[in-house]
Amino acid sequence: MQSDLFASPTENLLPYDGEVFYFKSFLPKEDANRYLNLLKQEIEWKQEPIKIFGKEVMQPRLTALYGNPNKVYRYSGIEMLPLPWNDFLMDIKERIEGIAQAEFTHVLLNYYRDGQDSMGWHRDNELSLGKTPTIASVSFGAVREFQMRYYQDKSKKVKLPLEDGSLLLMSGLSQQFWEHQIPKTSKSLPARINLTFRKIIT
Ligand SMILES: O=C(O)CCC(=O)C(=O)O
Ligand SMILES: [Fe+2]
Repeated sequence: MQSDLFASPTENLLPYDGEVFYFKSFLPKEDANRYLNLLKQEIEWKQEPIKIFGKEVMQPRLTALYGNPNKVYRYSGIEMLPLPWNDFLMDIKERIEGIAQAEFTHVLLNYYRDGQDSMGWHRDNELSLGKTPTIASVSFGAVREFQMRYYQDKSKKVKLPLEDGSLLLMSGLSQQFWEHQIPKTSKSLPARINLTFRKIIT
């Protein structure tokens, strides 16, 4: 992992079975603010239903998918066809590909309108991402706690706040062995937007 160019040199946050690196100040504040406004205004946000144990429920957040055309992405029982890349998403993607030393085909966007919006425990282990996907997660706006727990012993946890303009890189075995979530909070918080860049290989 190349980290010498960045303000916060990074160490693996996972004790075993996977890699997670955190770059607290990945984007300068002005850039992060500019992107947050563009994301709020230019993205086609939707609230989509998902299937949980065969039952359709609304996701507690807004979502969107952008990426290379003509590839359906299956995610939590729903199929999404990506919208085409726009200029600023392409911009962010290229900034991340440099540091991640990886290439991405899609970005999944999540809009947490306030502290009540959330994402439950899951792994990003769809077959279409391969066995050891590199997933790059950039955060904008409100700071929310990101929690990870070991799949086979859910008492083993790693937590960290994801800050405005930060980058979290998950790679190696992390999606096989660790789940993650963004829990609800009763704190009154403004909006947070998170982008996870992925590479669909099949
Ligand atoms: O909002 C976040 O930080 C997490 C998003 C996430 O886990 C996902 O999109 O799969
Ligand atoms: Fe995820």
